[in-house]
Amino acid sequence: LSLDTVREFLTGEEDTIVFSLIERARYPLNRPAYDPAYLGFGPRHDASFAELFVRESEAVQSKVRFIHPRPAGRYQSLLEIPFFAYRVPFAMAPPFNFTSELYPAPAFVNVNDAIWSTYFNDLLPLLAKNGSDDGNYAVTVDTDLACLQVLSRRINYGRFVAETKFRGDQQTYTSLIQSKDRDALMKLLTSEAQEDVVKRRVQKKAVVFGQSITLDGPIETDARNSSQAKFKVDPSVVYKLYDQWVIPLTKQVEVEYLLHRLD
Ligand SMILES: C=C(O[C@@H]1C=C(C(=O)O)C=C[C@H]1O)C(=O)O
Repeated sequence: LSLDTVREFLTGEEDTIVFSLIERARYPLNRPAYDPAYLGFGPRHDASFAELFVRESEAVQSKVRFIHPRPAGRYQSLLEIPFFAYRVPFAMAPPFNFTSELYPAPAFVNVNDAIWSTYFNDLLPLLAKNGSDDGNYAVTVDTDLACLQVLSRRINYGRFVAETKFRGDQQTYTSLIQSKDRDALMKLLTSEAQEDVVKRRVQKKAVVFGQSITLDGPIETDARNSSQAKFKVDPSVVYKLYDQWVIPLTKQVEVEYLLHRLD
């Protein structure tokens, strides 16, 4: 682990995030998929179609270990943390590739609950075409699952970022951890210059990846043709996603991890 390899990983995740958002943006909002009342199994049934879909998908993805002699379930990897851990019996067992990269006590620190509510309440309304419903709920929610999984992986990777930064300056971090000084920890792990690079780069990726391609090349945004000229996902929404949610939540993971780094 070095700051360079950590940043390289986060840069790669940007591509997956932008492509996942582009996929979700192809579908209408399909609101009933997110409304627990839609399934209508009675008053005690309070899960939406989307929640059931994610829960069952995670259960299947964790089960690969049962059909292969070597453990290979999705959550054997420390990079992957399920949203519904209680449905994933082996998630918290020592993973296949449990290495010394993370300190054991805070190895499973995560903000999946916050990612879940932010995604559905804040991001999805900005992303999906409003007002229509094509009934294609499984296909639509499958693209939500892809967004949720990569956002979770990127944001909870803050554990690895924090471990790297801790090792880089053990003395200063140790004294701030001992005095439980959240604000000072937050300040120390923040690099505003780096955040600025990240935000401007993802916005640019949304511009480049979100163009329509023809045999003559990409159709560019063009004032003469403004009704047609648009990107598959709004670059300013991607900037905002990182500015308001992805980076702050990553740093929240970093602080939580550090607070338990000496346990
Ligand atoms: C990930 C890092 O740590 C912090 C979090 C960042 C992020 O989530 O992109 C960027 C800069 C830092 O404030 C880093 O320094 O690269």
